[in-house]
Amino acid sequence: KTRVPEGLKNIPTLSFLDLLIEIFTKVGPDKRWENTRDVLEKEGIGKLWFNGQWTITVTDLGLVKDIMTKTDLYPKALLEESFPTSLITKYYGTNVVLSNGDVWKRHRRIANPSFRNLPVHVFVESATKLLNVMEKIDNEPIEVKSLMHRLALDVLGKAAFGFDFNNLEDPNNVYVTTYNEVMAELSKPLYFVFSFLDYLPRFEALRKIAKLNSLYDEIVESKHKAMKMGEIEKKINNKSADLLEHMVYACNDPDNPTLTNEELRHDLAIFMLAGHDTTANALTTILYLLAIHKDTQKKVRDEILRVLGDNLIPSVEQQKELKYMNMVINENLRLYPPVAQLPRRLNSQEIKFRNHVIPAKTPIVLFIYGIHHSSRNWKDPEKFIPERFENEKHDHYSWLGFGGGNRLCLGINFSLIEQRIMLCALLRKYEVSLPADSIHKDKLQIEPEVSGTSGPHPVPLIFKRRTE
Ligand code: HEM
Repeated sequence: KTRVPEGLKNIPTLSFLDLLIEIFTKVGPDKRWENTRDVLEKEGIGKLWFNGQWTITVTDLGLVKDIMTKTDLYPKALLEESFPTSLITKYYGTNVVLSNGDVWKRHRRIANPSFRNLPVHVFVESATKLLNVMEKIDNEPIEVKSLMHRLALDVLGKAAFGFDFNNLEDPNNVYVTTYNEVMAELSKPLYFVFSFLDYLPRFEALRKIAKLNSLYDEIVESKHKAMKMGEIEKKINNKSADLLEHMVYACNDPDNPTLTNEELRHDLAIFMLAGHDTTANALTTILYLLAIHKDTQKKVRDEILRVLGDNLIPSVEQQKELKYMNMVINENLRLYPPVAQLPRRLNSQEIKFRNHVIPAKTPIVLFIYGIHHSSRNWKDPEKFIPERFENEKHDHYSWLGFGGGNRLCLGINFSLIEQRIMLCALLRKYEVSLPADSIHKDKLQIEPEVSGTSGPHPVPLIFKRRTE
């Protein structure tokens, strides 16, 4: 299996040893970029032997566009095909993120309306709770990463399926601990590199997954009961329904294909990953950037005070007016994309790219971090310059914070509303700075997390209450 297919021979090789070291030393996508930049900036493509086969890493924007828009030619690699016996497959199954063709369309059609009708009150209540919790730890460095994860988990639990993890107030609650333990099991590097180890039984991990699954199952069941009692329809009419309630409601539409309870559970499991860890990491890195760029922090705050006046929470119209904040959000996602590389695609047919012939079913990885940090796509790519989103022209596919094409993130608005509301609440009340002895003093330290996502190491920041 190590023999290079003929058509890939001229594609430069990326070092497998570097990758192994990166995985086992748990360094972030910045190191991966450092190790591959020379090849990828020059060629836009590299080949890598990984997990028993030759895979392709792509940063060339022409090929990126093809991959994002021709989803039949570049379907996603499905978990049950790539890792049939893995715990990841058991936990996430087939869901809206990891499916193709008609199955994906069925999930997406059911999920779509729920993302157009977000229960915004949940974000507002959580912002108030966040401030209350912070009140008690005012003026000491606060570890923002865990705080933002607790916040985002509460928001997701309530907005997605009406469950209050209450993680902001109770960091050790039993469901949170189980969720975190399951995530820790799923991100063990050993099983990624040597997937045959997945054939060994992992009883403890399976027990934890079963516990979490039974919570999701109970929630799905309770929504079906509420549906029968007519409660969901009432909530939809008064715009307080959560995502799962919208989905269960859509499943009852005779014109819509339905999802089974197991499929709904798998969607909930993937929402927890796609919607909670990503936004939590984005909020953490943006607070870090504002802490080290005081001028930007002031500009964002001035804009908040100007646009919101006495309002604490921005309305939908006001959120559009927060133009500078929106540029800062984009620049943060460019510098520190929480999804640093997209889930793998497998080309359904042989592909010709320049003088290379990529055989059908070659795993293809789209390296978002590399695309965002390439000097071919961005001027001074390592610099934090929010204004570039106003002043600089850049290729549509050079910014992929939320992916692109047909498989564009469903939760964009969910995440953006959450980020804007939290930033308004925090910056109005606090001035944020980085402690002098921070490990991030010279550079934000990033680590890989589950399935291609990445985030910073813990980030303690000082929140000083504003006097004005
Ligand atoms: C900063 C926060 C977020 C980031 C950076 C992010 C990033 C992404 C990216 C890059 C993709 C494309 C994946 C691919 O093409 O393979 C994606 C897809 C998706 N995201 Fe997000 N996401 C965020 C927040 C959310 C939230 C809050 C939710 C839901 C609550 C969500 C749900 C989804 C779903 C369901 C998809 C799959 C769409 C499809 O394939 O049809 N995301 N996200």
